[in-house]
Amino acid sequence: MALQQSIELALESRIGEGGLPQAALDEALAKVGEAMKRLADDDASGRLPLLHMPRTTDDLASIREAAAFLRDDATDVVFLGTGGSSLGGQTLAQLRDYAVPGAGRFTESPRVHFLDNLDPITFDRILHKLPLSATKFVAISKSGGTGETLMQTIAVLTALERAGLRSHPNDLFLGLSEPRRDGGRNALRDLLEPEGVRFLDHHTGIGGRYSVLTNVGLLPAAVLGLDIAAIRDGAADAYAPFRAGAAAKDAPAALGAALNVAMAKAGKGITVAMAYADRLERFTRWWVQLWAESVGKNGHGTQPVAAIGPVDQHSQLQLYLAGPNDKLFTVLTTDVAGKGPLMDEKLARRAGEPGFGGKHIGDLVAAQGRATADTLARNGRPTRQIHIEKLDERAVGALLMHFMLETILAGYAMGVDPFDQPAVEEGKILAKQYLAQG
Ligand SMILES: O=P(O)(O)OC[C@H]1O[C@](O)(CO)[C@@H](O)[C@@H]1O
Repeated sequence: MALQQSIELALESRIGEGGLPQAALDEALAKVGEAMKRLADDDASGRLPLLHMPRTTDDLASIREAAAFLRDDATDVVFLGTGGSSLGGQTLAQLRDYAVPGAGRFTESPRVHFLDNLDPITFDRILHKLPLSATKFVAISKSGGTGETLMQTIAVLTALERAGLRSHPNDLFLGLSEPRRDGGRNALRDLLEPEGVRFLDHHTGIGGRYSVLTNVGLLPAAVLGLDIAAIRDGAADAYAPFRAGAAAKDAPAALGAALNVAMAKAGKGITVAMAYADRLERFTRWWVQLWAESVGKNGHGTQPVAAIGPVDQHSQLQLYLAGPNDKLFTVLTTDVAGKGPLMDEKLARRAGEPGFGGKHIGDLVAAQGRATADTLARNGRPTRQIHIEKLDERAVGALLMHFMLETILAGYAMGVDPFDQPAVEEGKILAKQYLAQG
């Protein structure tokens, strides 16, 4: 298994007051055990197609074929879409340095862009900078009706027209959305299909924030040359204990769900994921949406916070160690010991840090991840550790599936529907009213 999880440093027996009493964990495990039965029913009945994704292979060829179309003669590939229609792809793309500080600027052609936020200045600038005739665009929206994605798409079509490329949007554009329901409306399809733009179907039974293992996440991954079958294999690894009928305490995602449920009940209203890897930064953002939209309803839920190590030690750690003890921490580390530039002995001595001599940058990062988890625990802050041996496609697939399963089970155990997000609609309707009012 590419992931190892330990909840030792979250338990009262290890860290004292502030940790989780065994009885509280047992109570949560019992609830999650019930939730696992529901999940097994979901699998058997086919109600949750996500659970079948790890074993699905018959769509991989069409994803690779679409990726080849996007790569063909392209200097840039731009993914339009937001939330679950973007963050999964971004997470996987980080394996190829997407949005990695510094390194992200040197990625090979085609450059991949995810325009998930709507900012007029960014959009203006990018449309002026992109070589439009050598750029492919992909508009992704499960519903087809998300205002941000529609505006972006209209803006791109207009820019293509201005550049004299309007007669070829079918060569430059791809859509990804649900099929029309009973011939009904799908705004994105209404916009692009008359231009001859080809569409891939969004899985109708898998919501956006759970869609990373479908074409939504795997298409950008394939454009970047990632092994998309290995991503699914990793997801299968995370799901294997469930298929084998393991007890909740022995299925890592179920144990993680129980920890979260028990901590929420104990009044820890915040859950922090701190990943010691630049290439897990978008994973933490993907998880924030997954957790927030899935469990934040009917007065339930805990606040997800994304952090990156070691950089956020220099901004957030003071609060984490000495502020209110109202958080559960998940510290994610990877095998980085022995990796990266080697510290010259002489220069290390000159810097007054002889201990750095002969060490690699990765040695310090590994020590920091360990030290942060241990320091949190010493200060009575409950901490789960997740260690990833090698950050590759299989490991990220396992990580993504682990957290989707954990979230679904926590939602079931909390008594909320982890698949809807009804509260978000209110603001969308109001924004459209304000837009109409001018
Ligand atoms: O894929 P769509 O339908 O454009 O939705 C984008 C995002 O908007 C939301 O519906 C929230 O507004 C998310 O749940 C979703 O991932």
